[in-house]
Amino acid sequence: MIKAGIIGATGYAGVEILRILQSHPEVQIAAISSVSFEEQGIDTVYPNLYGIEERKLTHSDEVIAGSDVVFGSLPAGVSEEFAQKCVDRGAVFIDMGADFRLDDEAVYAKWYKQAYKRPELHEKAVYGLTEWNRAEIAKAPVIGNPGCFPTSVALGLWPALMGGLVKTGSIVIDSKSGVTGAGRGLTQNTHYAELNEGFAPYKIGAHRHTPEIEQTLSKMAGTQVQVVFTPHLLPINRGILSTMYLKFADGATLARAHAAYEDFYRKEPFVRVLRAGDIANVKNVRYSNYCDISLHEDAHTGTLIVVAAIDNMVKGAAGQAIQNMNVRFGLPETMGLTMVPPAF
Ligand SMILES: NC(=O)C1=CN([C@@H]2O[C@H](COP(=O)(O)OP(=O)(O)OC[C@H]3O[C@@H](n4cnc5c(N)ncnc54)[C@H](OP(=O)(O)O)[C@@H]3O)[C@@H](O)[C@H]2O)C=CC1
Ligand SMILES: CC(=O)N[C@@H](CCC(=O)OP(=O)(O)O)C(=O)O
Repeated sequence: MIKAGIIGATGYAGVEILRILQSHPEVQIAAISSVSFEEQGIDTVYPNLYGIEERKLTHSDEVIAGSDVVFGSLPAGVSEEFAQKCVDRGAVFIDMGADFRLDDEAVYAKWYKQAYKRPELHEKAVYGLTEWNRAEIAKAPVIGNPGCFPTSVALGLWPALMGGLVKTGSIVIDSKSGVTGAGRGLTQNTHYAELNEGFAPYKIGAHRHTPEIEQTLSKMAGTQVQVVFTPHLLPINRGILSTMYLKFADGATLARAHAAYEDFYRKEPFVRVLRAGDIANVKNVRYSNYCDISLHEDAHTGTLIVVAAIDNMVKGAAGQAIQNMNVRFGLPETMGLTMVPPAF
């Protein structure tokens, strides 16, 4: 059995890891921690866990001391210290936040307004988009789980960029996220009265997932890619839907793109390329680790339109982290992750 610990277990991503791991046959929860709720039972913070998982929240040092794998579900800027302690002990650290996602320290400093405190640690870290980086993830001591929006975008565009089906010069990404994406802390725009009945973009031209998206898409395309990325806040709990607009390369067609996507993802257990004509919908991936992708065109402008849907808390966070843990520990990749999305 693998002993797993969670630092920041009271956050949305942390408690979602705890929920999914309840039914993982090869994982035993070692310890979970919180600063604000130390010594309280997790079920007092999240009563859905009453009678199922009632362990006390403890200190992060206890989590690290007792775990083979530690999930850090923390705000940006605080993970390095915990990652270092894990590396020193020989435990694997999987970071849910953004501290190990970007290759270039200067880019991180610009977008996250802080510097790396332990730059040498970042040389040991790999990017945790599972489908893209399995071989590296399988041996890494530190894994930077991708952002939720970048997961939907990268999986949605990878075959088009690799297959030369599109021009890389004008990529427009329009994404919508459910409100759990903002975490448990209340901000003005996540207040019920502000959110309910509303729908608007935020951080237009300035969202910190932009450099992460460009970094991954550039590697996939083999050339520097820039994107226009606009996130929106949806008044639903879970789900991300990214609608992406790209100009077809000369000679490319929707039918060719569809065949290429089906072929590309044929062996991927968590990526579903929908039948021609069907449309990806957040409703069909809720509570599951699936990424649904549908392909469309605007024929009169020669535009390929890719729609990708994930559950931000599962494939966009906790599910992908557990998928990475499975890869890292040599377990079947789907173990503990075969949740079927409910119909309604
Ligand atoms: N929600 C989502 O859809 C996704 C989130 N993520 C990322 O996962 C991480 C966690 O997000 P989320 O769960 O939404 O956030 P929350 O705000 O819901 O939770 C944050 C957690 O971090 C803990 N924490 C805060 N500061 C510190 C500190 N200095 N030392 C130790 N623990 C601390 C809090 O503990 P305490 O109990 O003390 O308050 C809490 O458990 C973030 O980096 C986020 O960006 C990634 C992908 C998707
Ligand atoms: C709805 C909402 O607010 N979503 C968050 C994204 C959550 C996420 O994945 O962000 P990290 O990079 O911090 O992991 C946001 O836009 O900042």
